[in-house]
Amino acid sequence: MTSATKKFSPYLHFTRDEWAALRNSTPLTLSEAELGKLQGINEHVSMIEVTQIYLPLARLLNLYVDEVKNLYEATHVFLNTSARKVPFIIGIAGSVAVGKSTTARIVQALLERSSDNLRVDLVTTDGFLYPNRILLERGIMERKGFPESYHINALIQFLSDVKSGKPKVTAPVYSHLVYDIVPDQKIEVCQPDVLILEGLNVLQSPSHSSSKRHPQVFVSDFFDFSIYVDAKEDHVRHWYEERFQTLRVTAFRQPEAYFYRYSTLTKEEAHQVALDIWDRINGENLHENIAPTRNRADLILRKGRDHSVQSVSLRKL
Ligand SMILES: Nc1ncnc2c1ncn2[C@@H]1O[C@H](COP(=O)(O)OP(=O)(O)O)[C@@H](O)[C@H]1O
Ligand SMILES: CC(C)(COP(=O)(O)O)[C@@H](O)C(=O)NCCC(=O)O
Repeated sequence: MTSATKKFSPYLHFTRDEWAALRNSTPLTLSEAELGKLQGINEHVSMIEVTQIYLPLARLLNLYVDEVKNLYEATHVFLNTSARKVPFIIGIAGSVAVGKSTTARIVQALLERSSDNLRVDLVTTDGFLYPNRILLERGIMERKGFPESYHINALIQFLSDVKSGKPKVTAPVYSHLVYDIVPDQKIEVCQPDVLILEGLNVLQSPSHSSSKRHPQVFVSDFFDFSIYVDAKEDHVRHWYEERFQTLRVTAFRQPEAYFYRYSTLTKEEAHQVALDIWDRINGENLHENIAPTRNRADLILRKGRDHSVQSVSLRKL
């Protein structure tokens, strides 16, 4: 990045080492039990990564949670009204297979262990995909993850209910195993301190979307903080294939799996199928709808080939 580009960038840029140093000002340590819990999230996540990248991030988020709460209370003092408990909402965006859900679960675990003992709920936007029946009816079964595949008004209603301090709000549930919405199953969100909403398209606005069906309110309007998980497409495509190969010999073998037929593929056949799905669906969605939203995020984590974060950008206030 040239010095002129840096000067006018809306972001502060940190190398990995500069970012890691930001936690030095506040000593943060993890107990053995907490380390165990984090390893349970994803056995491949290294503890060096948690310490150097995610602990500074959790510290930043803790500070923001406190400040937003103070601001909210100040508004109620001004209005002479009583404040309801309203969750701080964090949006996590990025490509399929870039590591959104791993990032979300690490952030959740670290915030929960913070000195404030925060209660942190996690919701993924796949619950707001239309059921396969509707996707089939509309001829968009091959467009899962594209803007038109989501019941966006239901998602906005959900966020609006959460942000208005409703005591109990529910979200629908998607199963990757059956590749469809699970009827009658719901996640309950009961006024947590923090809600993390993770999904491909959470930062989309009309100018970023290929869809012509736009609501007037955007998902990101409800965020107090947003994170975009970024990596070169070559890496993400490779991670997508790696995950597909793992699923081929694990989850896809279950008879109820929608993709049971993939469990009988050879490794080489699976390689071709995964890359074909990537190129036709997830790669196209990344180019058209997801990558263009990157610069709307408050924080961008850039990951290298081995999943380690190489640099971080934080939006200047
Ligand atoms: N920080 C990380 N360290 C090691 N592996 C990771 C990390 N984040 C994600 N992965 C791996 O990359 C793949 C995609 O991650 P996942 O969190 O499921 O992505 P997404 O939710 O964006 O689809 C998974 O196989 C996961 O185990
Ligand atoms: C379910 C998804 C659309 C992700 O949804 P999200 O949680 O980001 O809203 C995606 O993982 C997916 O299944 N895409 C369809 C193509 C594929 O099978 O990879």
